[in-house]
Amino acid sequence: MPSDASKKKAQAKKEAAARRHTTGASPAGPVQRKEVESTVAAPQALKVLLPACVTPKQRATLHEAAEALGLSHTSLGDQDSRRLTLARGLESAAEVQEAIIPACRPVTLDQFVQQTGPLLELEQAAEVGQAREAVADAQGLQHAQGRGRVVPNLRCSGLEAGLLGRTLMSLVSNKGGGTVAAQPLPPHKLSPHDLVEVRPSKGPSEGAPLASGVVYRVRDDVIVVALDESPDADLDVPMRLHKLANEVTYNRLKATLQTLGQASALQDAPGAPLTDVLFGVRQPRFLENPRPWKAVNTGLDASQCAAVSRALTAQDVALIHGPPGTGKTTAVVELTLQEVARGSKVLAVAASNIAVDNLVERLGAQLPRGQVVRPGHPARLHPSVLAHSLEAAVMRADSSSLARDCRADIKAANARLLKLGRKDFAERRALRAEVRALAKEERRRQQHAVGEVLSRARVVCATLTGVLARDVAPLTFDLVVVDEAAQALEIATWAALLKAPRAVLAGDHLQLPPTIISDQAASQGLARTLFERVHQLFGGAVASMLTVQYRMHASIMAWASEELYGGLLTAHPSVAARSLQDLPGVDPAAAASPDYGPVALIDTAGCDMEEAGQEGGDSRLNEGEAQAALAHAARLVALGVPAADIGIITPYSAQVSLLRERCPDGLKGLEIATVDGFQGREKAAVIISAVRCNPKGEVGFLSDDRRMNVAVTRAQRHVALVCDSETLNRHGFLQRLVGYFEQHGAYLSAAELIQ
Ligand SMILES: Nc1ncnc2c1ncn2[C@@H]1O[C@H](COP(=O)(O)OP(=O)(O)OP(=O)(O)O)[C@@H](O)[C@H]1O
Repeated sequence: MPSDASKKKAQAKKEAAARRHTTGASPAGPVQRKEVESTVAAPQALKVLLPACVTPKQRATLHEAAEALGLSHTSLGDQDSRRLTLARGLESAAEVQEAIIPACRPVTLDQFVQQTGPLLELEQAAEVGQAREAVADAQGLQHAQGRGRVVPNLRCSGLEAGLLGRTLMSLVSNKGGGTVAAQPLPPHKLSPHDLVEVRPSKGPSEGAPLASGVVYRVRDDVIVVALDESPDADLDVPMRLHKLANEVTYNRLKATLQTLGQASALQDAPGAPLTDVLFGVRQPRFLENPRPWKAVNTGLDASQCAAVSRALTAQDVALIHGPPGTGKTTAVVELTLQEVARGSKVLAVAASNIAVDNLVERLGAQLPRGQVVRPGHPARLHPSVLAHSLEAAVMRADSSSLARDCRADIKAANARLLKLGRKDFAERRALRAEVRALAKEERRRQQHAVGEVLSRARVVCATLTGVLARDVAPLTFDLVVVDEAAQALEIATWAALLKAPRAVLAGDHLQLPPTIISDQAASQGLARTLFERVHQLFGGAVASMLTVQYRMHASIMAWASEELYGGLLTAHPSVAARSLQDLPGVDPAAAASPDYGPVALIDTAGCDMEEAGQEGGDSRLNEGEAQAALAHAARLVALGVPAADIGIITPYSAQVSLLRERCPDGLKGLEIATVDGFQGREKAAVIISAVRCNPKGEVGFLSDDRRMNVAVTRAQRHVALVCDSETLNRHGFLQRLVGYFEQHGAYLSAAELIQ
């Protein structure tokens, strides 16, 4: 007989799955006021007949709204006879309609525009506030260092030319006055593509910096910055790096909001018809007689083929819902190739530069040179895709060689100018005029080359806000494909969507949404993505779910599948039984121990490993747990697993810093990151450090199931959860997670590891 506890668990699981999994629901449309109104019965004991198209998530919203109003609410029946019965304290049916129905009515375009403006302002203010902290005073500077926005005590270890003519500056730790080689950098939150300023360590935080540019590469011991201009100041001094707020992005988002809010501006946008569908005014349409197609990638699985087929027939919008490792990008690439073969011009976008480069790399391998073009600052591009960059393509173009002729003439004219005496007024004036005319002609020819390259391209790949850059802004497309759509602000997604009448969004709303700095903006809806909203609005009517995953051992996958994806995932046979034992160099006999099986729980309960608050910051850390996580990593390395194949991930940035500080030389190559920073990545072995351990059972943002979903599903062969089971067991979702690890893997006490 199942125990009460396990019955409760099973029930809770079912409810969670029903709340989250809507893909299998019958084709759902927006809940329309008329449909619901007409079925409202008598007051006092109201029965609302819900249309079959109402998704489980929408039903959950109705229940939440009723709860908030203090009404009792029961739902009975199923499919098209599902009734919501509301009782107690009702004055009239009209009151119920007014109170309840808006909760499930789709947001309108006007509402979206009105709500988003202030939220963007809040977010920008929060980011600028963080950047300003650094310039306020010494304490502010220290706080900014604590937040990782300022990296102190660096020195320039080299300047080199690269990246299509830019200067690359390498900055390393100046600890010990530069006498010690390869020191790890202090903890920071700088990553490639951030805008930065280089300042002398002792100088003010305002006024002209030594240099400014874009972070090009970040390693444990070096940050490389692509400078805007070659520095003329003395670089032989200790320096610090400041991360700047990126105003350009906000301006672009605001411009998009303005277009969406002005009927006259919107009507000129090719994507205008999409607004009706995506704000629930019109149902999405699909071609009834799809054209046959032959996959370029013959290894696509059935769910990928179905998703591509559906997207090819979408006349407005389709979603590709790709749980971890299910080949979302593989499907996006196939769809793009099919569309190009049909003559479409495609805009392929993603929220992050890394994801865009991934698309460029895969599409570039399939399409002839020049057909895939990637605009954007070369420092933001992966070296492997530089050949597809707009700058490189422009340099190859014919009009560019004409522009280069102008440049040579300008140089020659300038040289003549220098040789002229002071008194040769007339000749000097004439030469200056010649230089101006030549510069104008050079710009015209360069613009022409840019236009030529972009009009010849069949696929333009850019970041969401990159599509508003000067060169790309005037272009229009037949289709926009958005990868990582569940990690993008809705307004950023619209920047791209307005450029074509059809859109396909690929993502997974059950993994982490975009990072929002302002808690207020996040809680008021800025973190809600278009992907999630459309999934909720139309469910299976527009969404195709990919169901075969190619990353994890079946036991690692099974928890996420049951907990979040309605049990629909299967592990491809090539990965279903992958284990550490199969890795070259690993001792198979030792690795046969259950400690190194697909899942393991390392429990700190009873080990006196309480969490602590970060000094000068608001993050959390746990010394004992860090020690246990590193000890387990050392055991894996001793087994023969290369350190580079192991990742320790944790929700808290202070724990990341602590782990990096404590990481011994023997674990060089081991990656330590936040869960959020590791989304999209994978490792053979992953160790999760949960950090929270307190008598009150507070779990903070561990309770976000999407974060734990990302954490667990990064692992291919082995995942170890290091946590205090007592703290986590106070929270239903985390209790089920701990229970799963306990039931399906080895159980170790942290004390065993750090004796
Ligand atoms: N049909 C397939 N057959 C074999 N391998 C596949 C197939 N589809 C995807 N893969 C492999 O699965 C891995 C993940 O694919 P891809 O990068 O397309 O997934 P994703 O869903 O975008 O990933 P993520 O979960 O990181 O967002 C890749 O190594 C890819 O080669």
